[in-house]
Amino acid sequence: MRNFISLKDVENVQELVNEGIRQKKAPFAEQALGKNKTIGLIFFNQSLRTRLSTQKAAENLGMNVMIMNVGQDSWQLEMEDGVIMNGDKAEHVKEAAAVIGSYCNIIAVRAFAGLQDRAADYREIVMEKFRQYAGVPIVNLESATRHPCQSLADLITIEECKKVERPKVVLTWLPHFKPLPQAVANSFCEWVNQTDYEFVITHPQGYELAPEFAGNAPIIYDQNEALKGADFVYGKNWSSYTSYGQVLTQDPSWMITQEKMALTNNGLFMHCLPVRRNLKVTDWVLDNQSVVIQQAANRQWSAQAVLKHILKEL
Ligand SMILES: NCCC[C@H](NC(=O)CCC(=O)O)C(=O)O
Ligand SMILES: NC(=O)OP(=O)(O)O
Repeated sequence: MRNFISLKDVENVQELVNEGIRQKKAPFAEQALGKNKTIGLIFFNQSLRTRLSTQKAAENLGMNVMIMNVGQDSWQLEMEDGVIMNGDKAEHVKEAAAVIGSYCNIIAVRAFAGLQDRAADYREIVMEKFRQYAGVPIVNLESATRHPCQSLADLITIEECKKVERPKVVLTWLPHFKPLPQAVANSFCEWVNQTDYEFVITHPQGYELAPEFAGNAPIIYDQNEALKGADFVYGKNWSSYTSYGQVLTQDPSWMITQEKMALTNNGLFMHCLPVRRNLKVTDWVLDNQSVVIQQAANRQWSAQAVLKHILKEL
């Protein structure tokens, strides 16, 4: 594997899931693979899990790790070509990516959607500029439209927890007062659509995801109906794709509660975290019927599977 920017970079999803499960059983088995190799973790946005789990995964594989928060530790970066750089951005990504690439064997980048300009966000400008100018493999740590490291950890978690061969997985929109990106939901759809799970999406009208991500998964606008018989309830808030970046409703009746989980097949609640308790999901659900900590723990093994595949081809 050269890059891990989207699912398109992955030859075999099931093999990557299996690799993650193997890494979990023997985390230090391949320390020689990353010896004298350096990864740069470049953050345009905040993080807890992604930052720590990717560092841990790289160190387990014997790599050296450098971390930089763009705009706080470094200069702010200009992404547009041909502009007169007389504003607050002192450095162009052309130089920055090439320079970081000269210090690193792999660069991993987090850059969320701006949620102002849909066409710009869905062109994945930051990932594409790094891919173009860095000269080394790029790993996506959550971009404008995708979060593949998260989706891989989610599939590992479902494989570990499923009680039936073909579980029913429901992606449900949750209420939030802030406009959040579609990346986690998009990516989850994209990855689950590669499996043979029964997959259903539920959200209020106006929250339809981009068709290239939702695929052929049925959309059920009645959340209670969608939750019936679910083995996994994957909760996430996202802002509208069609009315781009807008919060169209904060309807609290979409929060996941004990009563809603009672509609499921003793289902497990999943969320990528961070999660706001009693806004998106109640304390009871998180404390009694969720696998959010296991999911976050599996971020180590999803990152380790990805880095191993890239290191093997350096
Ligand atoms: N990486 C996991 C999710 C990151 C981000 N969530 C957030 O920004 C939540 C912030 C808040 O709740 O204030 C998102 O939805 O894409
Ligand atoms: N799930 C996830 O990516 O968490 P962080 O935003 O804390 O990295």
